[in-house]
Amino acid sequence: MIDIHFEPLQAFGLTPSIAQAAAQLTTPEPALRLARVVETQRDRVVLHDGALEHQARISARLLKQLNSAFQALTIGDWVAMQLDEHHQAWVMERVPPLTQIARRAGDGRRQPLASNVDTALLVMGLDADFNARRMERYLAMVRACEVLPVVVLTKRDIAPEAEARIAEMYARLPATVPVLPVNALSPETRQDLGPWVHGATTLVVLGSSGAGKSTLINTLTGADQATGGVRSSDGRGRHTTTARSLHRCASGGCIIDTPGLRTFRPDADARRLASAFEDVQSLAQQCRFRDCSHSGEPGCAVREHVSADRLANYQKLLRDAQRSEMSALDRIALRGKWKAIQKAGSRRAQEKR
Ligand SMILES: Nc1nc2c(ncn2[C@@H]2O[C@H](COP(=O)(O)OP(=O)(O)OP(=O)(O)O)[C@@H](O)[C@H]2O)c(=O)[nH]1
Ligand SMILES: [Zn+2]
Repeated sequence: MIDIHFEPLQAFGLTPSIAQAAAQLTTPEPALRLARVVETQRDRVVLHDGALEHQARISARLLKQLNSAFQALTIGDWVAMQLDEHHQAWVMERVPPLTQIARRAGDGRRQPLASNVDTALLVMGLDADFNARRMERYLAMVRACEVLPVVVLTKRDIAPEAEARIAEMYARLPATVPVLPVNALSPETRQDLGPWVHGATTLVVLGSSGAGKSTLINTLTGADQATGGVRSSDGRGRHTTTARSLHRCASGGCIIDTPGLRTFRPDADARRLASAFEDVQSLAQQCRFRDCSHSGEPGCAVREHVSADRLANYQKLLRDAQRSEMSALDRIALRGKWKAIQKAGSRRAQEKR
């Protein structure tokens, strides 16, 4: 049986569906209480049980269980914790996450970024960071995780080409995706984001380094800008982006910070990613060939109607997803093949000389 203090935990994002999933945990352990992972460190996690914060260790049994499923405790996870006789907190069980945002690391391993999030703030600067194609890919991957995307374009106040870039983003993204150009330093931003930041919602901020993620979190949590670091309203101390952390927002809801992501290799299969490109999918049915790859076949409806840039981006996403699905051995074989081709190429070049 697990003890659930619903009301205080609501401020940390507890919803009825999570509470229900937690109540269904079958465990022989006594005296368990529900808590949320608000910070992850190398071999420890920080938990909040609604009243107090705990530096917790992970039980050997749970670690083994997670490792064998290629999983790891992630910021935003809900867990069942226990205090031992020395007042050391232990994570005994994990509630299976309802949603999880993850990416593929360079070596193909799955890297979870945040669990149990409702909304992802896709943060991009209107300065040199701006890249509409990259945003399109973030969007596809967030939607594949069944998380609601909100595009936040920062530095509206200082970027010289801000208005043209805002227009470009509006034109490029589907009308159903909210796009909010902001000055992340301004308190007005809190109102702009009001509809998504309230109650027991959990947000995650994603974006490259320097995009303004910490600045946005500062503004939403009402932290004192003058101190130079995020100080969350619940006194969770100075925040650094190297560790992932969860903060409470001034208007309710909580927000998870992630380190800067430049490349964001999606962790989703090709079919799910493709669903974010509805136009390509529906036009493909009008292509002359059923297996049209939209790369130059005659009678291709997709090439006729979708901009070349958007189509190239779609094809890049699919390639990335297929690469993620390959096993490590496949990748080594593929690398070997490329090396052989390159070698043959340079040999030919030498022979010519
Ligand atoms: N004028 C202005 N400055 C901004 C805005 N957003 C961010 N900045 C500035 O841009 C710089 C980088 O912002 P951060 O919030 O640290 O960026 P970050 O995304 O957290 O970066 P990492 O921690 O490296 O991942 C800081 O100096 C911010 O003050 C904005 O909307 N307007
Ligand atoms: Zn086609």
